[in-house]
Amino acid sequence: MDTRLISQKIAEKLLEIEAIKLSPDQPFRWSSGWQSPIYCDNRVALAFPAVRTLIKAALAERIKASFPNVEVIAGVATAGIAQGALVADLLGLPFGYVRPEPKKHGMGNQIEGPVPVGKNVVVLEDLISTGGSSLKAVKALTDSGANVVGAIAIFTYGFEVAASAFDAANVPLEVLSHYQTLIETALEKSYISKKQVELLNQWRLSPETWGQ
Ligand SMILES: O=P(O)(O)OC[C@H]1O[C@H](OP(=O)(O)OP(=O)(O)O)[C@H](O)[C@@H]1O
Ligand SMILES: O=C(O)c1cc(=O)[nH]c(=O)[nH]1
Repeated sequence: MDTRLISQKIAEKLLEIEAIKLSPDQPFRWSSGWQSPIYCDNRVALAFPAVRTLIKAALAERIKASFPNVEVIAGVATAGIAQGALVADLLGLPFGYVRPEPKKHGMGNQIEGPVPVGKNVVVLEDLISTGGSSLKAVKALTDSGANVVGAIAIFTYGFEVAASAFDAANVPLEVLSHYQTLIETALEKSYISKKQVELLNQWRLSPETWGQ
């Protein structure tokens, strides 16, 4: 399936399983601290075997095409753990995951699983907003001696700040579905109204200050 069709198909499925939430009156607080009228909860996909399989297969196919020298999949905790493990299993590759910070007890690990020193690693994340979480995982891996060849996510909001951050870190990013496709699909299939699209357009003009 070509990348545009995949983007549409995944947007359609995320809408169908109600992974996309709109709440302009009580905005969501994102990991970055930004307030947002929209939330994309890819974690919900795990509860739907057909959607989970579609995402897993699309991620695996894109990884093979874009990062053919991959040796290890590293999921970004927590939402990237289950998806990453499913993909690694399909590709027959080792899997580990990266916490936002080292664990405060036990082994004190930030990277769980054997540290992939000298290995070609693809970082797998469920979603990119600012890209901060993924790039933190990239840094932890790189600092530990891994060779991060790229990152992949199910969905991106397509913010310039994320694109610049991945460029600056010299990490190629692949994403299956995009905010723009999601909004077009949602409007076309009447999940959202034109008025809601206007509100979302307003939000996108300045997402870092919206709602303050
Ligand atoms: O691109 P960013 O601005 O970093 O935002 C995206 C991150 O935010 C969410 O995780 P969250 O921090 O909510 O944690 P979770 O995965 O443990 O649910 C999401 O799963 C990404 O990891
Ligand atoms: O940036 C975030 O924290 C975030 C946004 C979003 O839409 N979904 C999510 O899981 N996290």
